[in-house]
Amino acid sequence: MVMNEQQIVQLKAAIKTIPNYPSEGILFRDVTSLLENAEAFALTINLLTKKYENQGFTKIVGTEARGFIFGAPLALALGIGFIPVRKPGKLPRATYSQAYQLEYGEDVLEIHRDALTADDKVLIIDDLLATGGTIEATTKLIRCVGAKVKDLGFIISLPDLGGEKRLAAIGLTPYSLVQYAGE
Ligand SMILES: O=P(O)(O)OC[C@H]1O[C@H](OP(=O)(O)OP(=O)(O)O)[C@H](O)[C@@H]1O
Ligand SMILES: Nc1ncnc2[nH]cnc12
Repeated sequence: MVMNEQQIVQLKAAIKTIPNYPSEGILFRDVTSLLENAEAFALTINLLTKKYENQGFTKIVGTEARGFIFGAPLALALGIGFIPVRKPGKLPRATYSQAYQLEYGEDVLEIHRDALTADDKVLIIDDLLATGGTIEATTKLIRCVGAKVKDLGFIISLPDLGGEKRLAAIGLTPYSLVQYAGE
């Protein structure tokens, strides 16, 4: 067990919930309030470090934009490189692209073709798992490059939105520090 009940309460207390953002009916779980809280931010990175250290990961991949905020400090803590997956037209070298659906829209993601090799063991980090569309697209990009996705870590998951099932269908088992189900 990576964390105790009191740490779960501490992280949940640091995450504000905004109803009807960015559109009617969405309960937005806002990690910016966690980032503003130095203790909660440090606890988040320390817990993820404990969970993922000494497991042979060679790279962290994080998805624009909120995946960068948590993926980059974790990569530093683990002593491995960080690869950004970005929205279209932002990466300067040759890329692979992948379209995907979001809880509230659709978008395209890209990765540098030469960022990973077939020997890489990748840990994907993002702030939040909702429908799983973002991470399914990110996984497809990593597999395009020939590397292996070994694990997926999130700060938050929203099990009611089906992300776990969607990722299980492509052979992946996500881990999250806190879950919001039916609340
Ligand atoms: O599981 P899903 O249904 O794919 O949703 C989760 C994704 O949605 C949010 O990103 P968003 O695309 O809003 O972009 P941002 O990080 O730039 O705010 C969030 O940071 C995750 O990446
Ligand atoms: N409900 C939600 N809250 C915060 N970020 C999200 N990204 C997708 N769904 C979200």
